[in-house]
Amino acid sequence: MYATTHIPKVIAADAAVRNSSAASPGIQLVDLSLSYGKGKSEFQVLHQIELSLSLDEFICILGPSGCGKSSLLNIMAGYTKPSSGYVAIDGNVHTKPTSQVGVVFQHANLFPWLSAAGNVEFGLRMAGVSKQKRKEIAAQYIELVGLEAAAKRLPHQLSGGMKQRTALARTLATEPRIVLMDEPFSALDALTREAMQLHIRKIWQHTRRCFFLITHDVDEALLLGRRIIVMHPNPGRIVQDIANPLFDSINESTFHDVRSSKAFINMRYQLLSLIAAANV
Ligand SMILES: Nc1ncnc2c1ncn2[C@@H]1O[C@H](COP(=O)(O)OP(=O)(O)OP(=O)(O)O)[C@@H](O)[C@H]1O
Repeated sequence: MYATTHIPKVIAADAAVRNSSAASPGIQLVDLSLSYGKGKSEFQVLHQIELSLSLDEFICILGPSGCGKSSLLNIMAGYTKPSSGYVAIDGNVHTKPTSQVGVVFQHANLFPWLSAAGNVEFGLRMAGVSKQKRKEIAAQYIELVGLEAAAKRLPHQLSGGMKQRTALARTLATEPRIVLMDEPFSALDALTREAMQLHIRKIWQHTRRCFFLITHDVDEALLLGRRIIVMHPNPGRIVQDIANPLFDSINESTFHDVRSSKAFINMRYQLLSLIAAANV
């Protein structure tokens, strides 16, 4: 992570990034703080968040409810302006939603009148991609998420997991540099959730984009994150940045064994203790 102490807040960010090592590839969150409200009702939600992400990172953000995870994601998506600090992608300050950043939410929010394939094509249509080309690209991403057989179905004919896979394909089809996911599996039943966790690992291995996933679930973070960030609240801040030692050993055939291994149970205990320390 590059030095930031001398960098003034939002206003000077553009110049600072142009002149700094942030011109290197990747995503930098620099001295990000966020407050909501004004005057007496003002409260700080995020405090001096510093993160440097590579473009092929799978990073999970863990933290208790209200610690500012979604607020952080909203800043990264360009939906919320930070009170200070900035986000840079490949050295360019990022302040509003762009095709470089894709977002997948807890609910798939598919267009009900479009088929799964039609939903995947939608972003491409908005980007002006020709009909022939967008059909080709949509077919590739439908295949990547394993939905070929359901491509023509309308959203109400899809299961919860299928809807989320469609939403993921729709986001990936526009080829964002970073894919932000806000508890994408939390509305799914346990079995579907597990299938989705395995699936998303494969998709990440295939696409090698930066996946930034918010979760409440320690097991999910351990199964998915190559890197796990733990946040504490009041105000929201990063208290741990861990390289997951189990990440490389997890695949479809080891998934269940790793989950019941001593190393996994120890890591889970450490992470739960860290999160619980937020309430002490
Ligand atoms: N638009 C807003 N205006 C005012 N306060 C907000 C707004 N959005 C979020 N907050 C407050 O900011 C704090 C952080 O909320 P945020 O949703 O970012 O946390 P979170 O860690 O994602 O929570 P959860 O895990 O429960 O989804 C909370 O106290 C919340 O009430």
